[in-house]
Amino acid sequence: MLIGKSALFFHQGHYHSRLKTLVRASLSPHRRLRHLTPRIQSLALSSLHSLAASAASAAVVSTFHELKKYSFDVAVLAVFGEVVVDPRCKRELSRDYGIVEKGYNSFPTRIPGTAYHAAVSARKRLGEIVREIITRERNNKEKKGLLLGQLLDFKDGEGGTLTDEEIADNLIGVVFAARDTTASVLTWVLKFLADDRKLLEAVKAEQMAIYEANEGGGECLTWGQIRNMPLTYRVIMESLRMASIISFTFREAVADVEYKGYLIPKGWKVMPLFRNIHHSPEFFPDPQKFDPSRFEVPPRPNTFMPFGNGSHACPGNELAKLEVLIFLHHLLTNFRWEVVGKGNGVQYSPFPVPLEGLPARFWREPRSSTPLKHSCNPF
Ligand code: HEM
Repeated sequence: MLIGKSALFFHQGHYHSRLKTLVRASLSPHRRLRHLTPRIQSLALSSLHSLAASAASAAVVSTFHELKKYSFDVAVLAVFGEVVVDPRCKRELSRDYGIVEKGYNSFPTRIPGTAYHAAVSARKRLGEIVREIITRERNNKEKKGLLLGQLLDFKDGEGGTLTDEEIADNLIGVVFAARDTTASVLTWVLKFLADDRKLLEAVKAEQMAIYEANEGGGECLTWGQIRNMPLTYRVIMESLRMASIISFTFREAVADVEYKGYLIPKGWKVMPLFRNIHHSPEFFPDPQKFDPSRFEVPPRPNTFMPFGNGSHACPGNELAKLEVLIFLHHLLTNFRWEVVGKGNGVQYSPFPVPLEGLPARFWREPRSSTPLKHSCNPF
């Protein structure tokens, strides 16, 4: 009801694989994402500017709440493209996503005044906004390779196309899958870095070397630089393991399976618990310790699955890592943050995030007197 019954998550077989091919193609790193990096950098910078602006008046913000705005903007950019969603439309989409999200884990009753009832109405409005965009873009020849364009242009072997409802459910679903997940991981990265000053300094040194090579931030990050941040990348991997934000998934045995002497009969539901695998001392010694160096060697196959595995594995994993790397570069080279309070405890909303979304203050590094660029074009 709240995502849309035609969204690919809920399907298998032919329909799922057709859609998955389109979603994957629209998010492929070399063909698509590298062209989005200048815009993602601009979004990271403007998000940091607004965060730091609030710190100027000593405001404490919920890190998760603020980062959700960034991950939402990036998702809208990757799915719809830049020109398609004007600022007013984006504000409406963001507001309605927020309401859907609140009702997503609430008791499903249609009684007016409940979170679920509000979420159903917000989902209806989201559908109307997205269908308007679809109608407008159908005849636009400049659709490029973004997901919206891919879905609109889709034709199967017999010339069949996707209905507006199928397109809308998938667009809405992909943005939904992208927003809180990425913001949650980024929030954990900031927490783990704040907890370990030595590591923070080492990651900062890696980013400062790139910053200096780019003439003190005068040049924008290049694709090659983003793909070569080994320590920062390992910190992200270790944060994904520690937080295991998608801690499990659902599957169904499609045939009788025998596993370690147990029979899982066909049709039984199976819940692989990613977090238990990620926290098993057999695969990750001293699993409660935050130690990015464990990723200096690749983990054993099927022991590290923050983005799932198999036919339903996450098609957005490269985008998620890219936007986190870009954000961290600009944060570490031009800004500082300070966690307010102990920063301990976990809250499920429904993904695990540090308690109260990690209250923190952000401010601009005093040494950076030059105005920061708001736009980037490294090509
Ligand atoms: C750090 C951020 C992210 C994490 C940890 C994450 C994790 C996951 C996981 C574990 C699954 C598989 C669920 C299952 O097997 O049942 C999944 C599926 C999915 N994710 Fe992500 N994801 C992230 C970001 C994104 C982004 C940025 C996008 C899109 C732009 C995205 C789009 C999707 C979609 C469409 C699926 C469904 C795939 C299918 O059913 O075939 N995700 N994600």
